Amino acid sequence: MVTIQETELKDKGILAVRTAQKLGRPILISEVHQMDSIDPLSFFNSGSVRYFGERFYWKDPSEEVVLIGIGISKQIQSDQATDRFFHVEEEWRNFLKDGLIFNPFNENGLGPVMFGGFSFDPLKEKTNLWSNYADSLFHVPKYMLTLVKGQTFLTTNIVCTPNDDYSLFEEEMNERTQLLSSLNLKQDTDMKPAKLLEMKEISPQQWKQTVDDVVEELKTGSLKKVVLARELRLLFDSHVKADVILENLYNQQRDSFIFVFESNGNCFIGATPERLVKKQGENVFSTCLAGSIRRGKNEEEDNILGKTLLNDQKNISEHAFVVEMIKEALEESCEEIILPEKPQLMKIRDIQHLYTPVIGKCQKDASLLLLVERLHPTPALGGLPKQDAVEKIRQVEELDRGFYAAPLGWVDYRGNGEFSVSIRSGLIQGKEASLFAGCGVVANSDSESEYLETSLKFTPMLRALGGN
Ligand SMILES: C=C(O[C@@H]1C=C(C(=O)O)C=C[C@H]1O)C(=O)O
Repeated sequence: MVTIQETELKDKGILAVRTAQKLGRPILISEVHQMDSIDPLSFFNSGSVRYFGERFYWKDPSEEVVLIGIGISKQIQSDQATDRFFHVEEEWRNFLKDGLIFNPFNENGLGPVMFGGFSFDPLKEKTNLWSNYADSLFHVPKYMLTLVKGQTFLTTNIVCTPNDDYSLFEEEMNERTQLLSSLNLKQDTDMKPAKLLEMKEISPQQWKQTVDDVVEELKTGSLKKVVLARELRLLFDSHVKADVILENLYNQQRDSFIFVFESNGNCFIGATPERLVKKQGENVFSTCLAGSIRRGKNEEEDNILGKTLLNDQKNISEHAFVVEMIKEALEESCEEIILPEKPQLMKIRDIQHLYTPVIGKCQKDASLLLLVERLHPTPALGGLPKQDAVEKIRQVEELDRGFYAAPLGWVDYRGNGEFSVSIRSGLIQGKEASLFAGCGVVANSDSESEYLETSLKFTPMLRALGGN
């Protein structure tokens, strides 16, 4: 059993109540403990009953930072379309203001962290599909496990109002003790995978027609590239459990960012190879990822396919649009930008992509959310020119993208954090799941091969859900 010395929280609690009363508003109290190692998936599972719908999971490809949040101590959400990045930032800063943070460690991803993201396009007409996710939605967890540099930490966040008294902390301490003592005891004993009954592609013929129409426009107009996505809907015999799918993704897609973001009983989950932006002090990292081909059946075929991709003019120009835009966007915030001249290959389990890593140096206190705003959507997910492409997608795409293809990630109270582009993902709603996949359409695209490319991009999620 994992235990924490509780006496400290008592003293901190008294201080927090006094501060909340003095300021006449809620105050955050956050404390970080170093722990013996805890298996992240069992920590996630320990919240599966009591905190169902209030959990998140995050890992980057090299597992530099793994975060698991359970419970919600603060929700930041808005459907406001204008200045949405700025408003989230402002609310986050206000929430942290005068907070009592007890964190003696220097690692990133400790103490108060907000986890969440943004919808792809807040101006797109909404359907019921994403009704449980506001256009901007972030959770500050009650409990968060952080694995960083081989060490394990537990953050506890409590919001205390002027009307609270010390009993709040007694209740919180009991809750935390219960959570920690339940680790390794499977909470939800019925972990058998849901069986896939039906798989339905949403309007594939119409989607191909849309690709053809957009190709015609690209040949004559000022638009250079538009990313078009489609949906695959799955029906199961019982509720799909996030815990089961997460474990599958963890075993099958280790080289990717893996994320789970629950909201009101729904679960957005995926394994994406694409970083939007990471900020660590003054260092900024981004990724240009566009241009795709399948993996080979053996090493020889795989190498031939890789070479074909590296030399394919259509894919090279699709990729170049992304490099150009990311470079320009980062130049607004960074002094120094380093990127290789030519793309290399990123090989993940089912697909290989053209890949250009980008590194920049910015002001130490530059805002990560401002970088996210400048970058989203890159031409890998939107198109070029950015605004016209987003408008075209809004007009012609049948799909309600919601959080698909949008920034998803975390920011800690020191301003460090990371956002991925939430592709290779799906939304789980009880016995149903919607999977999403898109591809870059340019003037010489062929709708049949774009259709096949999107089919390939469904594969990782389909396998994790037992459908492949
Ligand atoms: C849009 C997706 O992927 C994006 C589009 C790519 C392409 O067009 O080649 C490659 C990687 C991603 O940036 C997706 O997987 O849904």
